[in-house]
Formats: sequence, C-alpha cells, structure tokens
Amino acid sequence: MALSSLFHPSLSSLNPKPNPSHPNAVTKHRPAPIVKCATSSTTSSNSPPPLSPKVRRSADENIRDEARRHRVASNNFSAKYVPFNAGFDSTECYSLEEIVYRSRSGGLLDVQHDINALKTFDGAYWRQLFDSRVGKTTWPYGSGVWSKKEWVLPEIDDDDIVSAFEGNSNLFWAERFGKQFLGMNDLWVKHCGISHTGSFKDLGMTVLVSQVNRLRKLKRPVVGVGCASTGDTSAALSAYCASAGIPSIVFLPANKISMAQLVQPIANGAFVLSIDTDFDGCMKLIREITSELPIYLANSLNSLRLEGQKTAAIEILQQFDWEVPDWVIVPGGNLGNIYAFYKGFRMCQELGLVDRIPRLVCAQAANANPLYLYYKSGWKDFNPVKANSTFASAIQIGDPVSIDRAVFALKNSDGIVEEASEEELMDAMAQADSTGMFICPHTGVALTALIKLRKSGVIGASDRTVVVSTAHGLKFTQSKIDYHSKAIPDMACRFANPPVQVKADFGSVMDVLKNFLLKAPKDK
Ligand SMILES: N[C@@H](CCOP(=O)(O)O)C(=O)O
Repeated sequence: MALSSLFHPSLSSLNPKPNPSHPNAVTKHRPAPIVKCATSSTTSSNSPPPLSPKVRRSADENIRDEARRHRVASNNFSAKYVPFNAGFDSTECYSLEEIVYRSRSGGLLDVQHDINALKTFDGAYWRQLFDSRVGKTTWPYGSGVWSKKEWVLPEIDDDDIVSAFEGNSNLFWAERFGKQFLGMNDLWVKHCGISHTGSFKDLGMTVLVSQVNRLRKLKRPVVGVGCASTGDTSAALSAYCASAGIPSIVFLPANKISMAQLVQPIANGAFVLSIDTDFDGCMKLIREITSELPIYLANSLNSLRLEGQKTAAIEILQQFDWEVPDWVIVPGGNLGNIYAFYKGFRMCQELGLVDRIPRLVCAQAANANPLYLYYKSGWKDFNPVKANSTFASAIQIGDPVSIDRAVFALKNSDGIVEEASEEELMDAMAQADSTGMFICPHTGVALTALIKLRKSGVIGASDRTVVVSTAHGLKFTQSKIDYHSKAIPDMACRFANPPVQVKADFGSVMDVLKNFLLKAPKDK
C-alpha cells in the first residue's frame, strides 16, 4: 500500500519524499551481550492518524476507544538509545524497552530517531501534520507532546500513553516588560509552567511514565518509579504515576523546596522521602538505589525524558508560524532542558521544517553556577560546585547530570551562559510581575540574563527573543511575599509593593488613596 494512502485526506496531497537509499532503514544492533536494538515488536499506531472524527462518538466510547477504532497500519519510524553523540548507526545501542540509563563506558545515552525514515516526508508535510493536531481532543494528539508522537516515541501503542494533554503552553508577548525595561518589541515568554503540574517537567514525564506503563504491561521488573528532585520533577512524576496507578517514590532535599512543591507529591500519593541533604546528595542516592531495586529512574539522566521536553522547542517554532526566533534563553540546573531545546530545534532544521536554529542562552543562579564557571574558563575546566541556597531553588544544583549535553547544545548553537545574583533574579521577577506576569524565580534568572545581554548589546533591540519560563509562579509565593515585605536580609527589594495598612474609616482610606493617585503614572 502506498504510504500516502494511510493518511488523512487533508494530508494526502503532501506526497512523501522518496528516499530509496534508506527506506525506513533500522540498523540492527550487533555486539553481544548487551541487548538487541530491535524496534518494538508491537503493532504500533505510529502512522499519522485520522485527525478528527467526523461524527460524535457514541456514549459508551471514550477517546482511547475512539483512537483504537481509527487506528491505521504502522510506519517504520523508530528510535533507540545510543551513547550520547554516537549517532543512529552506533554499534552500541539499546531498545527503548530496555531498562538502561548509561552507556557501556558509563557515559550518557541519547534517544536517536531513524532520521532517514522521518525524512521520507518533507518539512512541509511535518509542519502541516503538527499544525493539524493543535487544540484537538483526539487521543493522544491533544497533548503538545504526543501531537509530535512520530518524533518522540514512535513505537508506543496509543493505549499505553499516560497523558494530561500537557504542552501547547502559552507563548506570551511580553509587550510592556520588553518596551519598558529593555527597549524591545519582540520579546516573548514561553510559559511552560502553565501546565498540568505547573512546570515543564510534565513534557518529559508523560513520555517516561508512558514507557514505564508499557514496560509493566510487558511484565518487565518495574515496581515503581523514583526520582530525586528540587520540587518540579517530583510533582510531575507523582501526578503521572498516580494517573496510571503506578507507585512513585520521590527523594527530596529536606527544607529546600517550596511548600507548594512539597504538597504536590504528597497529595498525589507518592512515597515521599525528605532527606537531610541537598539535591546532589538525593541524586547520588537515587542512582544507587535504582541500580539495586526494581525502581525505574525518572531523572533526566534517563534520556527518554528529553524526548518530551524537546517538543517545547518545536512548539515555539510552530507558534511563530515556523519562523525561527533569534534567541532562546533557558534557566539551567540539572541541564537536561537546554539540550532538549537544542534537540527540538535541530530536528526541525534537519527535517526541513526550518532552515536554521536560534542562538541558545543558558542562565544559572550565581549561587549554583558550575556551567557558568566552565563557560567562563573557555570550556577548559569543569568542576562541580557546592550549590548554595538560592531563591531559584529548582536549579540549586552543583553537579548537573547533563553537563555534557548542555555543553554540546551551547557549542552547536553559538550559545552563551549567563548568571544572576539573588538580588538580580528577585528584582527581575518583581519587574516582570509588575507588567502582568507572575513568574517563578528561575524565570527571573533567565530575564536577568536577557537584561545583561541587552545592556552589553549582544542581544539587539529588535531581536526576536524567547525567555523560557519553567514553572508557575504560584509555586513560589513565599519568595514573593518575602520580597514584597522587604524581609530579605541584605536585599534592597527595589520593586517591592507592600500592602498599605490603613484604619477602617472613610477619612483614612481617602487620605491614602489621594496620596496614591497623586503619584500614580498619568495616561500617555
Ligand atoms: N529541577 C529539577 C531537578 C531534577 O532534574 P531532572 O532534570 O532530573 O528533572 C526538579 O524539579 O526536580
């Protein structure tokens, strides 16, 4: 059957690009005794599906059933683990159905897609396919991650997917912040925190937990899923596991995450360990534990996560009608996300959806800045640091797991690393909030990087710039309260806006209001 006949009529006009030399080629894994890199043995539903049902489904059918009914034959898209930076044809490779986090030499792994199979279709085809799925309730494409399923986890059965229709997050035009503080008119904030559990971690966790769901159905020895966390990863893990009925175990550094973040896994029924150490200590422990017990590791050391996270980059391009921004600024802690953005952009370039990629900036808190120090040394000397306490608590990490991935992403995108002091990040957060946002301190770190790069002229006034906001500001209300109460030692809190205490009588209220109105900015 011609591939084009498998597609929805609206897409069949876009003919697949013939690629005779690599007709959906899958390289076979050779060396024993590791594992076979075989593609999934299932009858997966990875062909682009019918986009939306024409008739309302019957009352006894849910959206999973409906997707099953519309299932069509499979394409040969596939992906596998290879050592980081080794390429799809690497002789060391592992099926995604294996439980493996590290290469034979102990290095990082990467999920590599069969790009030649994906190249069977041209950029216009992929753009139209992805655009056609936005904002629907069709299972699983209502998710901003699974709407790009062929590029994420092509072989998983739709039935195994655990999704909260994450992604499709707001790309906010930061008009007033851009104009008032930076003289910019093309500044955007990608609000990844406007998501199911309030952070970008949902994007990766839907992929990881879906794969675990599949492994458990295949009777693989996975009794639960565990992570170390500074708050957002644990929230996402526990929510997705709860939704699939899978036990989750989270290792949290005691007293180092916000209340809102702590209550998330508790409410979702995770087994929560509050450990008297920092994130790096928790990470070390979870790595040791997951090598002893049948607990699947959910940290981004596990490269599956990044497959979901990379879709935020694709989404940005999509939201700009496939025009490429000049700069994308990402806060960095464990450093998986900067690579995920790079990977998403690079795939779009490689598969012909766009012709270039943006320059990437990774922004770190000065109190937890190992990447920044490495960058400043001219990439000569990487040393983990002891991460000090920072309001940007989710990136309080001194020994980032994905350091090699981050360096690769930055070197290949003409990238830059910047840092933000506590005062700078808190001021930037308050300034952004005063223009109608409600951002997290990590986004304050990214905005500080932008402010510095604008001041030095590296980022131009008319450069289209996207700042990635990683979590919802409502998770970090205590830091905002401290700032606006001017209760932070050694910080001027220049943009604090504390409430005015006033007596409950008309005259007193009138007095403070008159005073306020005299000082209020007049209409332009
Ligand atoms: N900031 C993270 C720290 C864990 O990093 P990950 O890359 O493994 O998710 C968190 O929110 O826990």
